[in-house]
Order: sequence, then structure tokens, then C-alpha cells
Amino acid sequence: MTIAILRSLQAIIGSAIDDIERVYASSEHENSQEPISRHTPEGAPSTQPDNETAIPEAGQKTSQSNSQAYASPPPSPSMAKTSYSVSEPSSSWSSCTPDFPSLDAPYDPTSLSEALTSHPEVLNAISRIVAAAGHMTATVQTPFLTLCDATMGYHLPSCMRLLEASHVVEILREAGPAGLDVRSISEKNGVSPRKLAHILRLLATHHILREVSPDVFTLNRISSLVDSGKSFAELKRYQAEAKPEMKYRDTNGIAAFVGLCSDEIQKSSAYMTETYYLSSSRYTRQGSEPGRAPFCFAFDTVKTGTGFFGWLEGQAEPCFTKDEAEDERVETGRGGTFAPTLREPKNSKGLQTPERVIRSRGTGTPSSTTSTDSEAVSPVRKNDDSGNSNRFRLERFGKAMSGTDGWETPGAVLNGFDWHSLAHGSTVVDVGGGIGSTTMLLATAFASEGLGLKFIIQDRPVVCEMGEKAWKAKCPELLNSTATFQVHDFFSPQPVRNAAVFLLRVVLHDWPDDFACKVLLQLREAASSETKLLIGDFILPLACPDNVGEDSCLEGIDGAATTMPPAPLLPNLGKASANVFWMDLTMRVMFNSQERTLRESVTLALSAGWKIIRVSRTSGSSFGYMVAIPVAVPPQPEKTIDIRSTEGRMGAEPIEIKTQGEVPEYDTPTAAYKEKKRRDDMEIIERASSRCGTPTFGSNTRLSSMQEALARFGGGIVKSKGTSRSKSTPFGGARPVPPPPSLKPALSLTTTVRKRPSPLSVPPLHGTSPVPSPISPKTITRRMSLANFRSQPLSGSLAPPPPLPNAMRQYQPLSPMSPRSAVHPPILRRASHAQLSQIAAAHTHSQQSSPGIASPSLIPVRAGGSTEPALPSSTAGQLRASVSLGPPADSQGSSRKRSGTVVGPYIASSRVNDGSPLGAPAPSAFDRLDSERVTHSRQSSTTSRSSLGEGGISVLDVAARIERGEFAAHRTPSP
Ligand SMILES: C[S@@+](CC[C@H](N)C(=O)[O-])C[C@H]1O[C@@H](n2cnc3c(N)ncnc32)[C@H](O)[C@@H]1O
Repeated sequence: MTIAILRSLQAIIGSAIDDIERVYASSEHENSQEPISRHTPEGAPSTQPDNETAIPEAGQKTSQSNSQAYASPPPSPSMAKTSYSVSEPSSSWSSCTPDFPSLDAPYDPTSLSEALTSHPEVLNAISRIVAAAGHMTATVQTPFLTLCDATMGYHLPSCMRLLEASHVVEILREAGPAGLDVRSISEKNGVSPRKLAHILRLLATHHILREVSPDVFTLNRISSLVDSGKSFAELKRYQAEAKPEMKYRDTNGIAAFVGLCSDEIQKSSAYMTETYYLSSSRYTRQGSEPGRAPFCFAFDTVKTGTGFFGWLEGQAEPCFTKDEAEDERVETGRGGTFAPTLREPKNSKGLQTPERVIRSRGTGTPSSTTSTDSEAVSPVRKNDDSGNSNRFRLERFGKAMSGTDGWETPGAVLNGFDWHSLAHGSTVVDVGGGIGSTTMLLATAFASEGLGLKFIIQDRPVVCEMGEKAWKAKCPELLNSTATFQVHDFFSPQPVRNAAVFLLRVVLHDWPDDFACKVLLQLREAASSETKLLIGDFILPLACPDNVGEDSCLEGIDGAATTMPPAPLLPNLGKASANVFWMDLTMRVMFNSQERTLRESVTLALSAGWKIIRVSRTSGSSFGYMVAIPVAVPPQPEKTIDIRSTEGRMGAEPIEIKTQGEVPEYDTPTAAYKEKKRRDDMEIIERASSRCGTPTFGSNTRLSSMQEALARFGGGIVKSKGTSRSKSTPFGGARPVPPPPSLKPALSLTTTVRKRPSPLSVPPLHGTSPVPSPISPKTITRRMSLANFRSQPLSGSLAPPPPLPNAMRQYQPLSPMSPRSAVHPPILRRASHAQLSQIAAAHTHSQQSSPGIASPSLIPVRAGGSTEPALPSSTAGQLRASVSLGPPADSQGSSRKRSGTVVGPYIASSRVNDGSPLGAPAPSAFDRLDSERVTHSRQSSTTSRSSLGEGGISVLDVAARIERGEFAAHRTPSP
């Protein structure tokens, strides 16, 4: 049985290689005819800059290509007939058949070999190979060793961090293809050669470097991606000048991405258990406040409640009182105490030896720790000019975001919605649209088609300002005629009432359900019956077969059912879709937010009156677009807490939470609760507002410099530096904020559209993203308030908002977890045992009919969308296709549909959100947050209760009051 599975996996790999080989072979003809631009799945226009898509002249070398020295492994048998060359990537554009890129040669984005890797069939084949290889490894490897991989794999990112931080990649690039021995590397970067040898060897063992001879290492296709392109001398200078962040300027962001992931994110992830399980605070364990994410425990910011972005911005003032900071008991980390800055005194041999400068926590004074031999421990500047000791990481974060564009297929948004169905002159609102990269793609693509679409890009003031600059530089002819920027806070009422489409691209994943629901409710309130909502986000694929057809939650959703990969691969292609789970947990550990499964998105949308009716996914990507239409807004649950039950139980749990309109028994029931809740909500929103730059992995938003990064997540309601919140001044003092910027006018719908260039020529903002001039105090003011929007009617006709149920106006926080689980039937999940049984049965059948042969049916993977690769055409492929472990193709069509094929045992689950099959519907996160914090309040904090008054205003009203300057202090980021 297991051998049969291994054979099946082997056959899947074999057929996938056949597919790749066929695509590469067929490109020879095309290649000899005309230059091929970088392939974009589904015919979407490429967003690569012209200089990246340009075809080099035959024989032309790129900066990283090298013509001779990279030794190559023997060609694989399947490639034997092709001309195998790892050494001339660029010349593969010439008439010879291109080979798949070699692992041993540096990455060359301009080569045909590399371009063909994004061909849909190749992408598809790659997924199958990665999935099958991962499955095979897990099957055959000794379980304990697999456990070692899973539990000791943390060394890999640690080694990656050292590789990047100590500039080994740049040193090896300068050394050339012959590589460099560790002593020579050490002489340059100061890392002990003995240590370095082992670290680099671990990476070579994982195919990230190559050890060409003992202790001599060289770059390969993977590690060369981390190259900043700067000379080592330049990098040394930046460090000597205490400006290490300059390394990332004008790069593709991948070095910054590696640094970010292997530093802040890895350390944060290590604190997941402390936060979600060991913490004595239920508020921390089950809540979703960004200031209580694992990051905060790893970097010791939990006592101040400073989230990742606040920390990046250098904010550290306390906002929790000691009694509230129950999580003090949790051992916190010191991940943030080491400044990544080097000094270079001379050692005894006169060699330049960089030494790590260790800064004592928060003081900027030298560490008094062991100072031996040549180690000089020196203080690093406490703060930069802007007063931010985290400037390096801030800048690195901003740049890292631009290194992840490849995670979404370029142009997928064009296929994510039937844009041609819109009436001429329709308005599309890109809510939280950043600097408008997605809209730029749409506007340019449709400009020449006469659709007459008008676009409004809404974001925070400083982001709009940057967006305008970017558009003026890239496509000034579209600005204000086809697209307009509009300052808008998406937690406040949506000013555009006549929108045909609201687009929310990588916005909801930034926010826990409670907040995401508020955003959706605002759009629902502004929607007409014809308005569509287009959500672009990752869609987490289940690791088990999905019973789409049997789940009323997903009923009628076009595209919900996806084609299954060939058995025995996991339905979500296992390792091949790991990225989206990395992303999900990154959002969790850094911000307490999340990526969502389709069910979770559907449930969330329904909770705010939107029904998802269509999903489109792109081949080879977990990113999807979901189209929703307005439906009735469900009644919002009234939530109250029995405060009395918590008295005298500081830190005790659980706290009784009453939901769904239950009236509490006590007399002045919820005054204290309401006040506390308002304060807590506001604090959460305030802190979360500075999260505006939550990773845009896969996003086209390119905001990279420090100012840009600041603009993205520093321009919301910001706290005044040095003003700490206390019980008596819960919002950090009442420093007045300047008046709001005047609202940009909405589109003039009469403006004629000028002729635009072809969508294929749309250049991304990459590389030419304008670096904004230092942000003046006038630039970052504050968000537009609800009151501002009411008092400043937009030009253009704004239809009156459609009526909404009263309950909705209360903006009660929602969670899709409890109330709706009563409405929707429990999710049924299939045990993996069922899969095995099915395979076993099929295998028995197969053995009976074809003894000794076991191989899967060769079913192309199709992750939705329209790209259905052809079946393998080679003889080998046909041979493999003729025997099957799974059910015969003709019994189920050409593919295993997720829908309606589920057999075997089920495990009923009543939890929708986290996919866990265990436990009863949980109360919403807000319920828990409130209950716990009220406990604290009752026991130890009385002054804070009176600070806001007793009125029952909503959270958003409080937000409006803050924006009117009644509470919030304003801080102007320094340039
Ligand atoms: C992850 S980015 C997505 C940008 C863009 N939609 C894209 O696809 O590239 C999130 C965006 O939400 C914006 N944002 C965050 N909070 C906001 C708020 N309260 N109101 C409006 N925009 C906000 C940020 O400024 C940022 O541009």
C-alpha cells in the first residue's frame, strides 16, 4: 500500500517533469520567431517594468549571468536531449531549446528559462512536484527525523538571517562563480570562520548555497535572490555611518524580506504558545488585539501595549496600567534589544573586524557584558534624527513589502471580476487602495476599451498624497480624469454612495473579524442594490477534501468547488501551498489578524450583509478574488457581561458572557461595562490604526523608503510622543489635533478619457516609486472624521444611503464564530483516514485489475480559473495515465471534484473560524476581551471609568470625537 503510494507520487513527479519539458521544448520555436515577454497566466498584462521584460540581444549578458564557471550537475535523464547549460542564462533566448533554470546558477530574471517558469503549465507542474516530493519525504523519512526537521528547523531562518545581515551574499557575488573560502569571507565580515563554515554548510545542505570544495561556498539560484546588488564596500560604509538600512534602498526588497522574516517574525512566532496558551489572561489568549500579539511578548512590548507598527515607529509609552498588564507574568523576550549596527575597529592584526554593538535596553548605554579580546562594545546612537531607535527595522519592513509582489499573479484582478458587465461610466472605489497600484492596472487596462470606468482610490491622507505623486510620475493622463484619490477612513461612513464596485484588496486580512466586519458594514451601508463588493485576499485551502456541495455556507458560490489534484496528493497540494499558511501565521503572530478560508470569508461577509457569489483563483496562487452582493444585514447581537461574577477574581476565568439580547439581572448593569468597552474599543482602534502598513505580501503597493513606510502605518490616529496614557488620561492627553485636510473632490464624471497606452505597457511603480519629500507637519494631519464627511458633500451625485436595520447602526462588534454557527450547519470535515481508505480501496481494485502496477491518474491540477493544462502528451505520460490508483477518470469526469465526492467518516465541527473540529461555538473575541478587561477595571481601576463619561455612544462616535481633537494627541512624524 505505502509502496503503491510512493509509486503514485513518483509518477506524478514524472508526468509533471514531462509537462515542463514539453513547454520548454515548444518555446524553442516561438523563441526563434520572436521575442517572448515574460509569461503572465490567464493572459493578464504583465506588470514587469519594461526593462525587466525586455529581451536581451542574443548573447547579451545580464549583470548576474556568468558565462563559464558554474559547475553543473549531470543533466537529468529527461533533459538529456536538450542542450544543458547552467552557465548562459541570457543566451537561452537564442535558438537552442531552453532548459529549466539550474539550481547552481544565479537567478537571472531576464532569461527565457526563468520566464518560462511562470508559464501556467509549468507553474502547475511545479506545484505537483513540490507537493509530491513533500509527501514522499514525509512518507519515507524516519518519523523522528521528520520531527527534528519540524522542531529544529528554526536554525534555518537563523542561518538565513546571518547570511543576509553579514552580507555573505554580496561577498560571494563579488568573489565570482568559483566561490570563496570561509576565511576570506570572515576577513571581510568578521564572522568567525569556524562558525561561518557550519552555518553556510547547513544552508548548502538545504540547497540554498553550494559548497564547491571544502569550506568554499558560492551562490546559487536561491541565495543569489538575496543579493542587494550593492558592493560590500558600500555596505561597510553604510554600517560605519550607522545607516545599515541603506542596504535596502533601490533594491527588489528580497534581502529586506529575508531580514524581516528571520528576525522579527521568527522571534514572534516563537512566542505563540506563551501568548495563545500559557498566558494567564484569557484576554490575551483569545482576544485579537494587536497590542497582545505574540510579537508583543517576544519583543517585550506587552506591558506598554505597543503593537508591531507602534514599535517600529519608536512608540513605547505605557498605555496599560500595571494591574492591567497581567501578562507581566509571562516571560517575555528581548528580541528588540540588539541594534543591527556594526562598528569596525581594528583588531590586533590590523584587519577590519566588525563588532556588534550592543545597546542596553532602552538606555542606549553600552552593555557591561563580557568584553574580551578585540570585542569592543559600544553604544549605538540611541535614536535617529526622528527619535526612532527602530529606524533600521522600519525601513527594512517598508522595503520588504515590495519584495513579495510575486505572490499574486500579476493582473489577476482583471479576471477577478467581469469588468465588462459594468455600465458605461460606472464608479469603482478602491477602498484602502494604498497608492493605487491595483487601480492603475485596471484603469490602464480598460482605458482603451471605452468602458468609461471611473476610479476613486481611498486611503489615509498621507498615503493618498503619495499615491498622487506616484500617479503623476507614472500615468498623469489618468489622474483626475479616470482616477481620483480621496482621503477616507474606512471605519467611518463611506462617502461614495453610487459605487458600482467596492474593491477591498489585501485589506481585510489586516484586521481581526471584529474590525473587518466594521469595514464591511460601512460599505454595506453605502451600497445600492446593484453595488458589488470585490474582495481580493489569500484564500486558505483546506488540507482535506472539501464538502462544498454539502455545505449551505458555500452553496451557490460559483468557483467554490475546486478541482482536486491527483491522489494521493493532499487536496491543497500540501507543501506547494505552504506559503499561504506562512502568511496566515505571520498575520497572527505579528498582529493577531489572519488570512481566511473561503468559509471564513463567506461567514464574515454575511455578518455584514454581503453574500459572496463568486470566487476566482489563479493557477499556482492561493490568492483569490471574491465577488459579493448586498443582502440583508443580520441582526447584530447585543452583548453584555456579568461583571459581578468576576469580582474578587483577578485573573480568574472564565467570565460569564451573555449574548444575543439577554438582559442582565443586576440593576445598573452595564454602565461600567459600556464605558470600559468604549475605552477598550477605542484603544484598540487607535493602536490598530497605526497598523496601516500591515504586510502587503503579494500586494503591488510599493512604499519603501522610511518616509513611505511611516506614511503607510504612521498616519492614522497617532499618539503624542512621550505622552503616556494613564487611567486619568486614557487617550494620552487631549492635545488638540490640527484641522483635517480638505477632502479631495470626487470624480468629475464628465471628464473625457484620453488615449492610454496598452495595458501591456503598464509599468509597475517598482524602482521608480517616488520618494516623497519629508513629511511636513501639514502633510500628516489626521483622518477625516465622520463629521467632516457629513459636512462636506462630495461633488457628483451621492444617493441617499439605503436604510439599514437599526441594530446595525450600533456597530456592535461581531464575530462570525458564535451567532452564525447556529444559522449555518456545522462544517463537516473528512478525516484523513477516509482518504486512506479510499486509496486503499482503489489500490485493491487496481491491484486486482493490473497487478504490480500502481500509479495515479494523471489529472491536471486546476486551482480554479480557466487554465486547464492539457494532459501529458508524451508516451511516458500516456503510459502513466493509463493506470490509476484513484477512481477511473471516466467515472468522475476528468478530475476529482471537491464537491460531492466525499465518502467515509466525518467529524462534525461546530467551530467555523479556526477549523478546529473541537469545542463548542466560542463567544466572540470582543466578548472575551470585554469581560476580562472589565474584571480588571472593577477590581483596580476606577478612575479610568470616569474619564470618558457615561454616555452610550458608539465606538465610531468615539473615533469621531478623537478625530475632532477631543481626545487624541497628535504626533507628527519627523522626516
Ligand atoms: C495592505 S494595504 C493594501 C493596499 C492596496 N489595497 C493594495 O492592494 O495594494 C492596506 C491599506 O489600507 C490602508 N488603511 C489602513 N487603515 C485604514 C483606514 N482606517 N482607512 C483607510 N485606509 C486604511 C493602508 O494605508 C494601506 O494602504
